[in-house]
Amino acid sequence: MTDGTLFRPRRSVLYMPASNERALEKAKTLPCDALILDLEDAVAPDAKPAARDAACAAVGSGAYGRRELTIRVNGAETEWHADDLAAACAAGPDAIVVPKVSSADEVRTLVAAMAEHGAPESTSLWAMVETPVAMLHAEEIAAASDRLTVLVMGTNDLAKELYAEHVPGRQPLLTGLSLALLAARATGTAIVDGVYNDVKDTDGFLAECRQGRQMGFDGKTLIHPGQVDGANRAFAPSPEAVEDARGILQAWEEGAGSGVVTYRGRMIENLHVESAQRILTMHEAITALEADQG
Ligand SMILES: CC(C)(COP(=O)(O)OP(=O)(O)OC[C@H]1O[C@@H](n2cnc3c(N)ncnc32)[C@H](O)[C@@H]1OP(=O)(O)O)[C@@H](O)C(=O)NCCC(=O)NCCSC(=O)C[C@H](O)C(=O)O
Ligand SMILES: [Mg+2]
Repeated sequence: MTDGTLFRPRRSVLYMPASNERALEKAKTLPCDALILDLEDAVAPDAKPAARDAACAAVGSGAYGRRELTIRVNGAETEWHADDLAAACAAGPDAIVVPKVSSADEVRTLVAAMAEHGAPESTSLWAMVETPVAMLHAEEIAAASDRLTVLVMGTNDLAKELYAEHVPGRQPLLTGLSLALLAARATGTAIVDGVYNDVKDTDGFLAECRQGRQMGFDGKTLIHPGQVDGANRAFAPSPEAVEDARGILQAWEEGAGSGVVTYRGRMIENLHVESAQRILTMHEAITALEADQG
């Protein structure tokens, strides 16, 4: 038996401008695993103070049920950052998302500021990695603090900084995506993929979800409610994968003591058993989360 409570699904992580009242309301009913209440790119400069208040009120409302609730503050180089961070720490969301983190020192500074502002221990730091410098320092960023629990890919900013084009298959971004993934897995940090900008292009979106899942991402950041179901399906183990995992564990138990068994004609060693256990842990955590649709 595996323990699904140790695994937090982050298949679908939906951004919304914290200035958008309808979106804040709608999010209470959406089956996404996590929400990012945005104060950064999606909010116009003159709307930022009101968006900050709305995000903090949303966190305090307790109206978002099982969804992991986070606030994305403006970047450290901006005039809004200090006020955003202080307000977010006081509100105590599940995490504070910080854009354009490019070094381990920045992570340590943010963690110290969170402690100074009295952020509850339950509030983690999610670092957005979205610059060439961040890709080249991804491992030290991810390892800089235990409070940093998730790396968030910022593929729009990364493409902009690289002078790259958005193309199907994302070939120009693959080196950066892979470096960030290596850093996440090497340090035991979760990692979610970047957004797909064309909210009307379902086929393109689903193809990018499949690519992200195949590469190893835990989930995808989203910008529209219409993207939630596709991401939830893509980043969950399929029924076939769950059945296969159960079969592998059973074959392993039946062959107790031998270092290698076969299942459906395939060689099964300890490493396959660990992967099967991981799939079942994910499946149980998702089942538990979906049973609690609040
Ligand atoms: C992209 C949008 C501007 C489209 O908005 P709209 O035209 O209003 O969409 P719809 O009419 O289809 O909306 C239908 C209903 O759904 C609600 N809605 C829309 N989007 C969201 C959302 N993100 N979360 C929750 N609810 C949402 C609408 O209010 C409608 O509700 P109702 O009328 O009651 O039925 C819009 O989707 C949007 O603003 N998306 C989020 C944009 C955003 O947050 N961008 C910043 C994050 S992405 C980023 O920064 C990337 C990163 O940094 C990088 O570098 O890559
Ligand atoms: Mg960005």
